[in-house]
Amino acid sequence: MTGGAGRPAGAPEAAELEERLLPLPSPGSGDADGGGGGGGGRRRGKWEKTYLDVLGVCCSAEVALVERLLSPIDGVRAVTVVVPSRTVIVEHDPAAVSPSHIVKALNKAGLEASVRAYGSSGVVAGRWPSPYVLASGALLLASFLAPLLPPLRWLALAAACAGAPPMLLRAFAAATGLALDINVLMVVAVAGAAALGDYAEAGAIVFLFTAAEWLEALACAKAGSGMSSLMSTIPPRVVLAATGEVVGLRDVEVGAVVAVRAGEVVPVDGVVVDGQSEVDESSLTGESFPVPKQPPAEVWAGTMNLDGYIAVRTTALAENSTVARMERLVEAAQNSRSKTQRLIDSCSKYYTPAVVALAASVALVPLLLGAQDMRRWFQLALVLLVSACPCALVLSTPVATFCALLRAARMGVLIKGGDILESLGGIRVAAFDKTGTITKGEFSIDGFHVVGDMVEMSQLLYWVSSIESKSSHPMAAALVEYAQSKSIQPKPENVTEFRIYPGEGIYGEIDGRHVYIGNRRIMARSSCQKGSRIDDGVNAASIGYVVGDGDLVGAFALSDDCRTGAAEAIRELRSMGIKSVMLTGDSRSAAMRAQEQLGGAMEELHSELLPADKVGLVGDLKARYGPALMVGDGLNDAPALAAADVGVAMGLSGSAAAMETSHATLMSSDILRVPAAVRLGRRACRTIAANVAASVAAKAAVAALAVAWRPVLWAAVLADVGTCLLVVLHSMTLLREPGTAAPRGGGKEDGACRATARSLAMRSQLAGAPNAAAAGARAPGGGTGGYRCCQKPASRPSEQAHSVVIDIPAAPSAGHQELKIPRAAAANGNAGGCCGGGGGGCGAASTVASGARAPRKEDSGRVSVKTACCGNGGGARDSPKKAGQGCSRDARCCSGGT
Ligand SMILES: Nc1ncnc2c1ncn2[C@@H]1O[C@H](COP(=O)(O)OP(=O)(O)OP(=O)(O)O)[C@@H](O)[C@H]1O
Ligand SMILES: [Zn+2]
Repeated sequence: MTGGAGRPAGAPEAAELEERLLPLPSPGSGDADGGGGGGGGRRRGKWEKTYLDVLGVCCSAEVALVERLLSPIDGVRAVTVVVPSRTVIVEHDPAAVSPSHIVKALNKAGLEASVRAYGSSGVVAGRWPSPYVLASGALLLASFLAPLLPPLRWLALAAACAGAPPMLLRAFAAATGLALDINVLMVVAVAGAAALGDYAEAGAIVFLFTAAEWLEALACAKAGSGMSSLMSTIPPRVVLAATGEVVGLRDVEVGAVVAVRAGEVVPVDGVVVDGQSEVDESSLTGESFPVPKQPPAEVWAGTMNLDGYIAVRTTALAENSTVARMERLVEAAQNSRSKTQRLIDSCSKYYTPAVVALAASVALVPLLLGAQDMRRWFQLALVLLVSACPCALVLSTPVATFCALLRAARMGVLIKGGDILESLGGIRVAAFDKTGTITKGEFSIDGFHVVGDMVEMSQLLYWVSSIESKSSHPMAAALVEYAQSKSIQPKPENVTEFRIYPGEGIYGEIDGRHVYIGNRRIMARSSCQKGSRIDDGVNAASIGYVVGDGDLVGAFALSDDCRTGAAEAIRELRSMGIKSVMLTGDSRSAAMRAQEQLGGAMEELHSELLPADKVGLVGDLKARYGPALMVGDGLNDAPALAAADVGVAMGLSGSAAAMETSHATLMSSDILRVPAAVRLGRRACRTIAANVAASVAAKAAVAALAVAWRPVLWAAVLADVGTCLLVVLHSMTLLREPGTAAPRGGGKEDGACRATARSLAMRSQLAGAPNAAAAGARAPGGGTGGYRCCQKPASRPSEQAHSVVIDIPAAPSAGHQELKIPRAAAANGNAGGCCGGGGGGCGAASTVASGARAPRKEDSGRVSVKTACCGNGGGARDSPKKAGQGCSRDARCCSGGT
């Protein structure tokens, strides 16, 4: 549906488009701050993008026309036509050609173009039909009185003439370029009908065609309005906090502090440095609850400051803000063509000429043979001609894709194109990274110990915190905070050398000492041979080691909790027949612990993986089950994300690289969007299939009617424009939430509980300090207490009297570990897992303890746990006695099953 200027009609692919679109600014005719003039001294050179609403773009036939009209103009570099939203994006040199010049060029061909105003929301189709449609309709209606007053039949011809001008203009423009588009076909049909004396038919064709076009434009406008609403709300000017000076958005440098008052849209990505407020982030995350913000919370351009003053220090240029990147990706996605679409487009290229040739022979061959009933043959030829437009078929895919992508973006899932959407619909297995995806990535320190007597605790903490300050791993933040809570200040400036070993840990040189921090693998790397055992009174999951100058000098234990909704997301996937698998770089025991919190929902666990192992396993999953989805958060997941059929990157604050390289991005940390996206993908595939079937059936029906009874021209036109309209309207049902899937057997309360839990989780996550949940910050009854619903009880496991043995191995384990969970343990987890999170109340702690030691390797094959925690009423339901232990209460809350 798109093409670059001077390119053959075959469109550029998504990647190329993206690249073309990337270095460019926001929508709206070029400049918000400079009026589109000269372009002197602009950072981005002379090229600018102008967005045009072009009502005359009906189907892909007009794409070529638009390109032919614009590409010869001097100063136009690229033309992109987004058919579903009737948008034309022109990249041009404003000094050489102005937007109004471009509009004129399009309007000469009757395409009804206008420049989209900065801040408007896409195609503005008139609420009322154009005068042409009205006049044509009125005249046609009057002509129906012809049986009473025969001269009135001429009014039908007048109706055809009255409605024809826009159609004629476009047909002329197309014909001069030797293109056969719908306008040309309709004009020939109208002329033919008039020549045969079928004035009523001629009038009906014109009226039906123009009226349907108007209706379609209305529908498209509704669909398209969501797309540009993302970016266009960002104000073109901002106020500098220090001076009160008003400057253009694009002149705001990184590090500048801008003032955002209540009711204003945050103009830039940045960090709150002053004030506090609640911010509505629904435009980005799809979560429609206000998020409290105070220093040093992150805020994003395009979100709405609801009720207070905040000063924001910019962390990215306006054109690199998350929302700008997101917009470019959405735009590129809409232009990328899916496999189905490419197939349809290439078929339709032959369809039109073939049918026109057939129509010509139906008219000419009988004429040459001197057939009797020539009128009937001519009528048949005209019916064929009208049917030669594959309009509905061509629209069947892109409009559905467009609506589905839009729906996804609104719920906070950025999907990069129709192909990805179709792949999502076919997913059979989902692989999840653990840290930061299944879990929150907010570690708390359960124990920190000096090993041996070579260093003191304060020195160990100083080493660890200073080196970890340079790492962005979630564990690093927790360790730094822990040291600070013990009054040790990290001094990253003393770290002279720093290295990251993916999947292992980090290395740093500090005060002349060589220090390695990480898991068991890092010990091998540091050639530390020492093995010992440490008893610890905690329910630890991840164990870390510190090696200084070749000696093991410290060990620590950290734990991390599952995200709200993680268990439910996995159960939802299972209910759709999709298997879930955990792929983690973390230890076996950490994987086990997460599995227990999930109530044994994962079918397979793979731990201690290096990034390359994850890639291999994704390939393996694909081979075993079929199309695979991979959900991950960080940079080290990027190869696995790329290897999956659909790679989903987590999180708004996730790395820009992950967002740009993944196939889809979750803009919020709500993991329930994963099954929602898969469901949307499936719905989109069904919608497309239905659209294709309907448009093919309509053509077949008309042909059958013509052959079996008689050629009815208006019926053919109605079938053509009617199915076009039908396809558009049907596709638009994708914009709605499907029958808002009620929680299984649960009813409203569960849904409400879940929603509150999720929103509270999000709040604390987005609002609080980056590592609010880490050491010490977990005030009972505070932020975390609020969403206890599917989470662990507020009391720390360390307060319980279960003992865990930390194994300090003599040698690192080779290769990755596939956990074979004993069924007993899995079942045990069901009783307590999700709601208890290892809390003693549900009797899961003992499982954790054994898990942490080293799960017994039993004969069970790959784990496939049938009953899920608070899910299908597993443990909680069939043991009412547990209610007294505070387990099933929580369980009922998040289940829906009890
Ligand atoms: N900065 C660090 N400090 C301490 N240990 C680290 C650090 N970075 C990595 N490690 C160790 O290496 C292991 C693997 O890290 P990696 O980033 O591959 O996976 P992960 O983030 O723990 O888990 P997942 O793969 O589920 O995201 C961690 O579990 C941790 O033990
Ligand atoms: Zn058409």
